[in-house]
Amino acid sequence: MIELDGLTKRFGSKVAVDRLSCRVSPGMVTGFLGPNGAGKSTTMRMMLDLDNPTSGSVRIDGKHYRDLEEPLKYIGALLDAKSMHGGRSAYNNLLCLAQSNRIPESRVAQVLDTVGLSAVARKKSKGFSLGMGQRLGIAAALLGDPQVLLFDEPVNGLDPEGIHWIRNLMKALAAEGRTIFVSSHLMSEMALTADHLIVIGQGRLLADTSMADFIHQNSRSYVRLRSPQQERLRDVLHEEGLIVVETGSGTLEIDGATTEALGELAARHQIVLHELSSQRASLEEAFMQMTADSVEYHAHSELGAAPPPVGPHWGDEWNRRTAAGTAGNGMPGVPGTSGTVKGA
Ligand SMILES: Nc1ncnc2c1ncn2[C@@H]1O[C@H](COP(=O)(O)OP(=O)(O)OP(=O)(O)O)[C@@H](O)[C@H]1O
Repeated sequence: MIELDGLTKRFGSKVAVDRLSCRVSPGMVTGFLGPNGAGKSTTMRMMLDLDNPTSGSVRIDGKHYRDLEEPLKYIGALLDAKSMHGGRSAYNNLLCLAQSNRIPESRVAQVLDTVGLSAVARKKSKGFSLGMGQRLGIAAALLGDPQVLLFDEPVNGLDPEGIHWIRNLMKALAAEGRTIFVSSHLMSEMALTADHLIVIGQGRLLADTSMADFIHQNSRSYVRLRSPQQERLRDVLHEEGLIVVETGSGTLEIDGATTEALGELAARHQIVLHELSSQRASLEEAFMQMTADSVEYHAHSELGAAPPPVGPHWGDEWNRRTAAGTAGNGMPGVPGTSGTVKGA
């Protein structure tokens, strides 16, 4: 269990982490999500006593890091996979760590086996690929057989096989009852790995919620209709008591009806349809909506610009609930971003 209580870090006038309070529970993977510069790495560094909090505290199983007698046996971390000594073999890198933490040498071969590096154990780590380097970093984190593990953006730059492996490893470690805390700036990645989500933006807590609740609240499904007789179609839909959202790009979006029912309704009224499709808003879009006000660096050129909003109202339910303070667990309000909903 990790407990953050009012955790704050300032670098001069910059508030990197702002009164963050939350718990990271054992037996599950908790995703730590936020856009670039949100304060994820700084938070993790404070968890490991690599940065001093300006105020507030972090406790690992009730203790401050500096009070843990043999910290590697409580908490392991993959922060920067390149922190290994390149001139040493994988085995010797881990052996040095083991010896300085009173961990038996037999554990070195075990963790190398767990991460699939036994065959290259005697090779110098400077020749390792990015994926092998990540595996070695994870072996180091596992060395003390800790109950708490932190992974900072572990899948960055990995190939699909490596990503798949890390996801499964984190899930397996959580299934053993360990506390797994993994940062990412990709919602789609977290949706595949995490059981629980902590979202931050500009150092502040935006959401603390189970993944299932986040998906339930944000993966809105709806039907998209396009017709050359749009006015007439809208009138018919209204007569049926359906809520219609006009997107501005000549399409209508309808919640709470199936493609079959809408197709038959249009046919009964002899309305021509050019599109009748079932849609689901992506979690990535919901995450971008939630953190839109706290993104530090916005692209301004056309090439690098953020994609246009896909609809006027995805994420509104999230923002409405957060503004009302009812979503998740102890979430502060997030400014609402409402779109125009015509004809609703
Ligand atoms: N040593 C430092 N000195 C000054 N500012 C810092 C320092 N470390 C971090 N910051 C600033 O604090 C903020 C949070 O940075 P941090 O690296 O924790 O964010 P992050 O969420 O991990 O970002 P990313 O996803 O890009 O790694 C950023 O604005 C960053 O520029």
